[in-house]
Amino acid sequence: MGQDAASPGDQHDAPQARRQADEFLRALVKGTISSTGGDFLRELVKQVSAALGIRYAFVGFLLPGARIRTLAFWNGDGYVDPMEYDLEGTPCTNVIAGETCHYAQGVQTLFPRDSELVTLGVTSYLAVPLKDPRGTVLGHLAAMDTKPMLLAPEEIEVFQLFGERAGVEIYRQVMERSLKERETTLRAISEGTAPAVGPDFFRLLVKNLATALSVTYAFVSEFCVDRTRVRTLAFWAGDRFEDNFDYAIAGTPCEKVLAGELYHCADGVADRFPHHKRELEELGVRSYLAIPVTSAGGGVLGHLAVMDTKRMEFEQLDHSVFKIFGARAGAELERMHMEARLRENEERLRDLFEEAPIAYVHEGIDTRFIRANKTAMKSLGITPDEIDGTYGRTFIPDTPEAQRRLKEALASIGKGIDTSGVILELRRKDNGKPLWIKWWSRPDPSGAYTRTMFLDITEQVLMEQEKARLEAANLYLQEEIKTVHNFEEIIGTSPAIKKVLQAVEKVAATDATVLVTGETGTGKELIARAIHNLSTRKDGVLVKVNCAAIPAGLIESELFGHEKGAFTGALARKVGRFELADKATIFLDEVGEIPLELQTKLLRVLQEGEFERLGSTRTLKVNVRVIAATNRDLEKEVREGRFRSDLYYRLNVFPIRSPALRDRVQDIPLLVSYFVKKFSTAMGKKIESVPAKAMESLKSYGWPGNIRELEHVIERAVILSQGPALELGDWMPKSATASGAGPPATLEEMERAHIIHVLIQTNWRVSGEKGAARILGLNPTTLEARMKKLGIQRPLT
Ligand SMILES: Nc1ncnc2c1ncn2[C@@H]1O[C@H](COP(=O)(O)OP(=O)(O)OP(=O)(O)O)[C@@H](O)[C@H]1O
Repeated sequence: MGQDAASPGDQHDAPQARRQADEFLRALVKGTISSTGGDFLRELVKQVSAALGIRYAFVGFLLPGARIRTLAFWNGDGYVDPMEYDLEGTPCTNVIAGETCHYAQGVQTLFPRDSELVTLGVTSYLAVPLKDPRGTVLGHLAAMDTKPMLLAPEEIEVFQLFGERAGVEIYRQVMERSLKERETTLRAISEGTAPAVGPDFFRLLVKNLATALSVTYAFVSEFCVDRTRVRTLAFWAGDRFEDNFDYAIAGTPCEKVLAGELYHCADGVADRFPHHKRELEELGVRSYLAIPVTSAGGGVLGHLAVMDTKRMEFEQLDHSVFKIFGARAGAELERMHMEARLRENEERLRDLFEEAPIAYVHEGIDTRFIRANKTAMKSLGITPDEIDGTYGRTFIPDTPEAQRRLKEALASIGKGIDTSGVILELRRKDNGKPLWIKWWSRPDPSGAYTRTMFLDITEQVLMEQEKARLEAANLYLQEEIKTVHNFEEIIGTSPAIKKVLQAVEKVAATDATVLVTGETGTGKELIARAIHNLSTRKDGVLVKVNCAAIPAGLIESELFGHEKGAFTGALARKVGRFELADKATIFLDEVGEIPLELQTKLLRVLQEGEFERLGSTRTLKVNVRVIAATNRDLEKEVREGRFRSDLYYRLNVFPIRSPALRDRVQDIPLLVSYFVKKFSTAMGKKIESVPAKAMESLKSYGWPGNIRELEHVIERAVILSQGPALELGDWMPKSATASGAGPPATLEEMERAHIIHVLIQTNWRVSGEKGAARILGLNPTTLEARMKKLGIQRPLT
């Protein structure tokens, strides 16, 4: 009980007081029973005035800033409009502090600063605080009179009772209003921010929050990486957005919030944070309220804050609104982070996909390309524009082997099997060049496409093929080495051979096809080798094919090679002679023997340098110089339809005729001594001379087998010779008549050949019944004279 300026204690008549109090109570109950809310308060003040017989009664409501607003005011005649006043200096101050105050009289003296008391002519005062259920003072119920107010304690108790009742009523009204306000605020903010995401959401959030809560500043922040700073996501400054900025949180009001607590400072915030006083004052900030913005897991991500240039009561800004929007901001921030991470991941994946050194392709089930990375495009020879509309299967060439592999591979995808490193042969799109890949493919879990990955192993395969080619070349050379070769020079000084040598020199440097014709054993191969050795290809192999020596059915595979399984008996891939001779020279001996059906293929190699292996459709390209040789009359062959004319003309670009030995008799001595030396050295014999007679018979012989025959004759002679002089032995009879390989050049030659032929038949007997002279119809002396003239001598045996 407050000060009682005039305690009625001594005159207290208890039964009388009780009665009066009962009456007072009854009057109040009766007067207010049917009213609630604002009406209740109005009725109450009226009834208080009437029942106590006093002039004034009112209900005051405590406002922020220690002010009171009257909610109902009775002045004895009627109600006064609501008004506000400062508590300070008034008798209400102590009531608001929680006490019941009764000043029976002299109240103006007690509260001299309260001029209103004077204006109203108030002498006495009675008031009780009005409290909410938690005991917080919401306002007061006061009674004032212009005369002393003598009341018994019982009457004051009744007054207090109604004070409690009024407190409940006010509390209910306050709650109702704040609920309504909260709802409006919530709706305003949530409606204002609903359609937005990302940075727009934060901008709308702070703007709407500031508007709904009637504060100047609102902002939302997130931690910078090191968590000692935050960066604003949106900052509303009363009438505009400020650019986002970051700041160190140490020593700021935000520090507490970012540690995870709600922080509220109703006033004087600048003084509490001396390090930031200036900035806060510059903004005119007096009050501050903020909550942490948290993730779903509870981690602090940043904060949501409002600041005002006036005092900001806690109740005014129902912090549950704040919490809701803090949570919403947290969710949005997390969503943004997630989105950023996803984007980053996607970018990283895309980069990985795009830049990976391994080729990646996504294909539809029908092999239509969906995506392909750079490596894939490079290997396949396609550009980014070509991805769409390209089908994977079109890269596979139409060879049985490649198609079989593809079929197997595709079947495995259909079954959902992860193919592991199938090797496929493809063709590049841009230049049709072969491409070998090691291929992995698996269906995407969605089943909509397959994810294919491949390694370009073309280089490896080409290297392996080259290795195989080189191995084959080696093998060939080893075989060649086994067969004795004449790498010797071409012996001869005759005009005929000189002509040949000139031609060889002339044509060697070019890549022209050369056709060497001539009888057997005239040195056609030697000419071919000479051309090769003088050419720029001399470091490569001269690959020889004797077309007459290979069964017709095998010539194709021998020349062009064959694929695995191309025909029965061919187990592995065979590298053909043309491949072996790539960048070098091929010598097609006895080219006239090539079957007609193969001549077309040969013509194509000559013209384009292209061919296919037997059993393959893949075109191989080679750079081969062709030297062909024949002892046949190819023109005749063409005429008789056994040789294609186009091939003949193509081969006959540069013909060289290898002269028959009998057409260069003057070379015989040179050749003889060359062979004598060669064989005697080889046999460890010392043969120093060739008797003139022997030489004469060699010179007079027709040499149907040409130099090869001469070589054999000399070899045999060297074997037979006992002493230092070459002994020819008995060689003529068998071959003297065999000079029909080509027509003798002169009559003299023919005469000599014929005489020798007959002499061999008569075993060199000239005269007599069985003598040669008789057969020839000549006188023996005439014959002897002719023989001497023609240099015919009986060979030594
Ligand atoms: N001018 C020459 N000088 C030295 N030796 C030669 C000469 N011409 C050919 N020979 C030798 O004669 C032999 C036969 O020569 P080659 O094999 O070149 O003849 P060819 O015309 O190719 O025979 P064919 O038509 O039977 O294949 C070889 O041992 C070769 O060394």
